[in-house]
Amino acid sequence: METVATPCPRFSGLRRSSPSFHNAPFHINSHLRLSSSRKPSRAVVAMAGSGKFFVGGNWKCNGTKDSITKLVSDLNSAKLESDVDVVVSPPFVYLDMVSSSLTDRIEVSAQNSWIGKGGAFTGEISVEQLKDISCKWVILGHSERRHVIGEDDQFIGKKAAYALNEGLGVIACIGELLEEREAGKTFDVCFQQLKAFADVVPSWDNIVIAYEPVWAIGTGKVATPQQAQEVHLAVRDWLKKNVSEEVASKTRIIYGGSVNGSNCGELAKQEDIDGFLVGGASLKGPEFATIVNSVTSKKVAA
Ligand SMILES: O=C[C@H](O)COP(=O)(O)O
Repeated sequence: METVATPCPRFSGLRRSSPSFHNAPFHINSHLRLSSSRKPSRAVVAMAGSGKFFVGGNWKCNGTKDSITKLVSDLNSAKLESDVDVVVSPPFVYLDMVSSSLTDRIEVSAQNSWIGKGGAFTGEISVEQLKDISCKWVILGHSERRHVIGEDDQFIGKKAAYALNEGLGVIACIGELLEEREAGKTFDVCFQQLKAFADVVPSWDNIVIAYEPVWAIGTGKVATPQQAQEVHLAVRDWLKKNVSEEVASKTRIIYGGSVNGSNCGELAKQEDIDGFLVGGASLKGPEFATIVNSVTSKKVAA
């Protein structure tokens, strides 16, 4: 397969490989690795995306007033590298408490939002309410919302469009199930989920894409750096072909799935991994700080 060296617009003078993923002969081997006749590019630049490293902590449905007070205190006293955007996403009931007790250094995100203006929608939380408590982000399309709650691409797309139009940043999650990976459908699934966002979002300025292979979430089975890089590069290539070169270059593509203080450094070195969305390990302040500070591995790799 032909591999073309193309300039990465925001890193003038630096070049990276950009193959055509749509025609790539990918297949799955027994280690869940996607293979192609083209090897993933080695890190030529520190970060293919031109944005800041981004680390989100998704606390999911965990915590009590006591444990969250302790976590916030640990985060407030943690030494965090300055060139990282850090966001934490507490359960709704603690969002306001966290937002008002957390240092300004860290922003807060909701774990979901309603598709439109609030009203008679029992159990839902509106974007307007999130903005009212200074929440800046929302996680949408998380696999637990897709596969446990049953949200589909169109519903998620509507939520993303509404949230972005109202000024929230969106952490847009995509990722394949184990059986989809084993069936060789990883790229098809990720691209379809991406397209559902791309079809409706007003702009990509406030979107961070989180690639989270479902088989790696909460399982302790992290994707290898090469597995993650392969999909991140494919996602960037899809953006380049289907949205624009500029969006492909500047959109942060972060990885989620059993990231912890031990594996974050190697993952962070990958060219197209621009940060992390962390579940379990984000519930421990010092470990989350280690993950945030893995940006230093990326700098060393450069
Ligand atoms: O949103 C975070 C992801 O679902 C990853 O969760 P995890 O780090 O517990 O595997």
